[in-house]
Amino acid sequence: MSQSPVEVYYPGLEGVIAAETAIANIEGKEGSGGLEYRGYRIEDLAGAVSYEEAAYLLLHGDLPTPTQLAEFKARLVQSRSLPDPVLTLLKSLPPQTNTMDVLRTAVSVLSHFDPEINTPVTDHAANVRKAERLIAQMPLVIAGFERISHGQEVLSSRDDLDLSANFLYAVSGRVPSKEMVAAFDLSLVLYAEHELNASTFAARVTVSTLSDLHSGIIAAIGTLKGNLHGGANEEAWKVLEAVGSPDHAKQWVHDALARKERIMGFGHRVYKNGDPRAAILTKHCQVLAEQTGNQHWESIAHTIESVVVDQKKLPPNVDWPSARLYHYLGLRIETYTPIFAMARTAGWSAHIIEQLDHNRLMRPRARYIGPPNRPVTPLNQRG
Ligand SMILES: CC(=O)SCCNC(=O)CCNC(=O)[C@H](O)C(C)(C)COP(=O)(O)OP(=O)(O)OC[C@H]1O[C@@H](n2cnc3c(N)ncnc32)[C@H](O)[C@@H]1OP(=O)(O)O
Ligand SMILES: O=C([O-])CC(=O)C(=O)O
Repeated sequence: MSQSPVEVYYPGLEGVIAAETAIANIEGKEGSGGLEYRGYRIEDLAGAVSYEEAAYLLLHGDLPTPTQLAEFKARLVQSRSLPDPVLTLLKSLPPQTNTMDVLRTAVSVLSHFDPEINTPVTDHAANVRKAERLIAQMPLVIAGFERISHGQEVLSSRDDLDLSANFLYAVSGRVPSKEMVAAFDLSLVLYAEHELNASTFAARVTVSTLSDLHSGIIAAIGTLKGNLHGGANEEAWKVLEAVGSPDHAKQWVHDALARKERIMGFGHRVYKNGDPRAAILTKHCQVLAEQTGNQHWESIAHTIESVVVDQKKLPPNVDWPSARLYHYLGLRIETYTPIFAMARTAGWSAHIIEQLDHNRLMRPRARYIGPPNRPVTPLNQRG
């Protein structure tokens, strides 16, 4: 006999299958913990496709042909500008505002200016177009606020640059080297999608009420911000800085674990034997560290890694190498989680659209554990 959902409780929904999806698979062969985007292994996609190709794959279901890719890129370039009220907003926010909060508010404002905001929420083609516009605009919000909050002018986008190169240019004002673009672009491909992680789940719950794509993305941004999820890449960099030297790693990790603290950038709800994205990105960190004279951070990172594996049996997740990769690229810490968000917009949108295409309201149950049958005492007899 099957048990009713109220009788079976899975804290944190661990192991619960809450959706069917054709977007990503993180089971791997025989549950070995691989990652696939629409049937393509992440190891085969990494380095072979650009972020634009990965985003197209997630949103449209297949890898693009050269013509489809050129048209997709042209649409992204066409959407690469922010309405004046968004720029005014960025200029009016306190410079110390958390960039994830800025992004959340900016997406909310952007929704009011989307040309198709009043289309039915289940209009598949309009949702894809809205998603494409957000993929183009979110990097501009992050780069724009980054410059404004440091007293610099917002730069116009360069139409000759692809999304990754234009983002790095829009932050720094310098056209990045091919190597820098390749490393950054790879990180976006790896961050683009990850099945039913907490932020994607939040997005799917939101639109399952027949709410709109922008509302789903806003819910996802708020969910990604937390340190147990996307916020971990900023915290991971703080770990590296706090340790400061390979000689201190063993004691630092020992002390943190003794205080029952979590080592940010380690562990994963699903991958218990290692996150394949971390393995891919680590190799690129090593190369970029050599090119940029940052090898000391690599040796600190590797020592911490072996100590955490040794003391806690926890392998690193993708947020561990991405933190230092972004540091090597000269990016400031407050952009790390927003970069994750701008990359994940492709995956979030694909899930929102999939949810709306085959919708059923998400409404689980809770087991009541409070006191039963309490008499209501009249107000004048309480206290
Ligand atoms: C892209 C991403 O979002 S990947 C995840 C990014 N998040 C982080 O890196 C934050 C650090 N990691 C963690 O907090 C966890 O590993 C999570 C939340 C990601 C997944 O954890 P879960 O599998 O749900 O395990 P849960 O939170 O139940 O912890 C199980 C045990 O492992 C410990 N543990 C898990 N991760 C860590 C960690 N990074 N450092 C120290 N201890 C840890 C917990 O303290 C707990 O110990 P206990 O049983 O003695 O209380
Ligand atoms: O899947 C998860 O729980 C978290 C994660 O790795 C991601 O969102 O990339």
